Amino acid sequence: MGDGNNSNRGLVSANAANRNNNNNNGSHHKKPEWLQQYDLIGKIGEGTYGLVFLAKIKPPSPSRGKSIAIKKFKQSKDGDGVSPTAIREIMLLREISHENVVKLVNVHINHADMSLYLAFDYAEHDLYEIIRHHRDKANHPLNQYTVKSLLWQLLNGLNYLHSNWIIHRDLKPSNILVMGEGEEQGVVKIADFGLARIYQAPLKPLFENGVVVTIWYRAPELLLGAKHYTSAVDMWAVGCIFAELLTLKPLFQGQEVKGPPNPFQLDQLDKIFKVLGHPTIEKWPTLANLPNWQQDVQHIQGHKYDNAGLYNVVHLSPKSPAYDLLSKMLEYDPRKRITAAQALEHEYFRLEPLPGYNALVPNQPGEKVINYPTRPVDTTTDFEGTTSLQPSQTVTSGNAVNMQGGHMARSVPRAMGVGMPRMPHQSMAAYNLASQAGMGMNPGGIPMQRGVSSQAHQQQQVILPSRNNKDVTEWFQESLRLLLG
Ligand SMILES: Nc1ncnc2c1ncn2[C@@H]1O[C@H](COP(=O)(O)OP(=O)(O)OP(=O)(O)O)[C@@H](O)[C@H]1O
Repeated sequence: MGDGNNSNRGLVSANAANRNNNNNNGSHHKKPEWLQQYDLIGKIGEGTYGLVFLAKIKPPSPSRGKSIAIKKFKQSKDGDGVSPTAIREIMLLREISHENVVKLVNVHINHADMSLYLAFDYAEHDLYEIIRHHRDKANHPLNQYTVKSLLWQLLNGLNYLHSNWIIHRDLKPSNILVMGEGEEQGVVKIADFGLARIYQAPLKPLFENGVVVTIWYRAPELLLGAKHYTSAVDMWAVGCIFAELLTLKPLFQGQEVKGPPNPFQLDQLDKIFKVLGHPTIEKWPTLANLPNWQQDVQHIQGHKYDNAGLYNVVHLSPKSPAYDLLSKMLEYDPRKRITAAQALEHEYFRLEPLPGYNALVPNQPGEKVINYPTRPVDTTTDFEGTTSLQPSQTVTSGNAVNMQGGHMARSVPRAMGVGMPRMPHQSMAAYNLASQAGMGMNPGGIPMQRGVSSQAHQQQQVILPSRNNKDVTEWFQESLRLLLG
């Protein structure tokens, strides 16, 4: 399948070239040299750690015209250049290579201010936007094939991460990307490893890290004050996302307590207990050891909940394989919660419709093709975050939007292609086995550990001696200088 943006490339390049010339002639800073290899299109998003931009690779690179998402990291608070968060992310990402995990294609550093830019493969869609489109625009649910394929690929990427001792810790629909037109159309890519840590790294509870993550996908053990993460926290999030794919509504939509970061989110727990019932010591023996279970006897232990029944909320028969899998992901006791490897083997994935490679093709021949919207691009913001590009320009990429009085307007949605072959379940299982058996090396040639997640969730117990963040920053900056010249 061809790249639908081919016909627009010349125009995009010309526009971007004009823009660069204009900026260079004007009062703006000189663009860093590494940026010359890209046409910067504009800003596509903003997260906790910085801004995300859309760019295209320029000739003479063999990848010319390819879309890239460049994540610019904010400076750390003490202004000492590349932040520890970025360092962790980059070290991790450089070793990761899997078809369901977003690929880091380049690392750039601005020597002037030591700011860091990571260039990832660009994905046109994410589950947040896909769900929103079905709920607010299309007014119909995702088809069963799409739900199953998205879930299978998400679990496949997660199994790879967990097998390599990586816990994502912030899985949510906007972090689960789906490729648009091209060879990988409809393929899931797990993104945003800003919060991920290698298992052996020293652990800090969420509140000590000062990190605020969306609470809707947060596992109950974390809400009750658990000090250690396990890969089971990601499986809880996958359960919440599975339910959201089925109903188009977040499953547990708690109100976050404002103020300093606080792991104890009573309203979120309340939302969970209302659907799943109250957790009990019989079913979850280590519950009694959790700090917030002990401390908040009145609210947490005292309140009686009428179990609404998960199957009612997600409209599934309690006997269906889909319900069985979902309830195993939403098991209270993290030690009993299903692992990604076990979930991939679940009966749900062996029944028709079988999961496939392109999750976005229609379920049945003749079924309506869904035009998912492309990402809006703010062409007024450049890498400095504030500098105005040419506001009147019209970027006619499939990814960009026309500027209309400074507001963003979505480009015309493109049709999803049909007819991408679906991967038969046997080949997926075979692929999966090969991947679990540790075939292949990551790009850096570093053999990675595999095959641990078919057992129970790993506890983070090994605490290795470590440099402090400042040391790591200095060491890493030095390494980057040597690496990047
Ligand atoms: N590789 C990519 N391709 C296309 N869009 C991306 C890519 N990576 C991130 N995005 C999009 O950019 C936006 C910001 O992403 P980012 O990961 O920085 O923050 P977030 O996930 O929205 O929030 P937070 O960082 O607070 O968890 C999101 O809409 C995300 O879907």
